[in-house]
Amino acid sequence: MDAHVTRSRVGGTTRAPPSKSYTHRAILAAGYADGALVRSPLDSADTRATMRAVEAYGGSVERREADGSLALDVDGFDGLPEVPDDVLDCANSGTTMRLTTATAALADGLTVLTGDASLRSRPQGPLLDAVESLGGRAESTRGNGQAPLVVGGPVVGGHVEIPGDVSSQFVTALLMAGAVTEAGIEIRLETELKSAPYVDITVEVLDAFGVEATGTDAGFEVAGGQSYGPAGGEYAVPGDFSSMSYLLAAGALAADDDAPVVVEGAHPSAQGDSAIVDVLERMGGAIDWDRDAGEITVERSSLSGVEVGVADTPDLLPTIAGLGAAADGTTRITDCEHVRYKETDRVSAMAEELTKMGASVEEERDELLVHGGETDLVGARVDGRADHRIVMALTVAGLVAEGETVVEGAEHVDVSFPDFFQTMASLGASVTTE
Ligand SMILES: O=C(O)C1=C[C@@H](OP(=O)(O)O)[C@@H](O)[C@H](O)C1
Ligand SMILES: C=C(OP(=O)(O)O)C(=O)O
Repeated sequence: MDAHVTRSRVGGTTRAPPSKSYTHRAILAAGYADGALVRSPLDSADTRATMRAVEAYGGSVERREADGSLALDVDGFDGLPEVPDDVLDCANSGTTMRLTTATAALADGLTVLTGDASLRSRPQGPLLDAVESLGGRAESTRGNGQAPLVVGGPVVGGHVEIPGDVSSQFVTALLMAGAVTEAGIEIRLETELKSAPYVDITVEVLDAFGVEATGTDAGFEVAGGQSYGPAGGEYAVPGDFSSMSYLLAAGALAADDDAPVVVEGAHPSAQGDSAIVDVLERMGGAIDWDRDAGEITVERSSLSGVEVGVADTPDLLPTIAGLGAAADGTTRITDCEHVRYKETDRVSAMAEELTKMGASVEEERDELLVHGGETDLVGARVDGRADHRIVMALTVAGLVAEGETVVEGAEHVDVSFPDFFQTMASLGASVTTE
């Protein structure tokens, strides 16, 4: 499916979708418990993969309505996952694969985990090594550290050493599973932790489910023998700042003079991607975040290039690169090597696709420079690389390009923001899909 975007003015009030990261964790935590009600979950292709995983391990997930909103009534497997009766397809979801690979290490048998072509090209090796060091079995069928995976246990816990600069999801996976092992898991990081705020999200969700995990001088640890159980038997998911970033960028670039963009559901949490507010402010954006109300208001303004490190906010790279292409001056995005291990290599994807739109970019291994303002962006046919974040960032860039921009692979927004195009159209964007 293609998205057709032309220069637009946007404005009005909308609501951020629920957080994908929090939703994954809440569903799996409920699975590790004897159950829980997950309120306002994100219902997307990625989170449905985690729902399937919890069911494959012996739980159940029923959709229901609670106070007018979707809720998931999860029956858990109480820390004792069954061996799935079929291959576990994690589709496009790296979070599902990493987190439930550790779940498989708790089961008394073997689980086969696979995913789509993109997910089968992403790194799993350090987590496989960690499971094996705990006494479990964890193999890549092709011997290349990538899925399909064969993983088995049960492990009782122990000490593991793991790199921190490939995926923080390896740490999240081990902490969540370690809580229900006999001995717990102690993690020593061999390299600096990238995407660190995502482990903060994990610790926050575990705390809400009555499980304690802590940072140490060397990494993280979680005691064993803990029981998951949320206060009141339920957990409410906050709004997603990674998804919000596209709406805020659209407002900063293209808000109508008479109608700013207002995004609701923006309550503070452990999400590192709330840094998009600071980035827009530093670029000269007119943005106000009422934290108490959970509302962010953004007006159109002239933006200037900025230097920003994305070590902790990898998912913001596409948004920031698109903003930089429309801003005056150079935007320098640093610490971005790990952003190459996502659904696609997002550093090269944004460099190449923005170049098609007339941007001037320079790509290094660990940084991306976008020289904006030299010429206006021009509409072009661009490849969304089957990556939801590339699709959404290029769509936003198309709002200020001369002529029509056609973004290929628009259907992939279903991974994290299924209503993205409807939301953009409701704000007045000239965008259609076919
Ligand atoms: O734990 C999570 O929910 C996520 C962690 C990040 O991945 P890495 O830790 O692999 O950088 C991020 O890119 C992804 O969108 C979601
Ligand atoms: C990389 C992402 O998610 P995952 O790692 O779960 O595929 C993402 O949402 O940008």
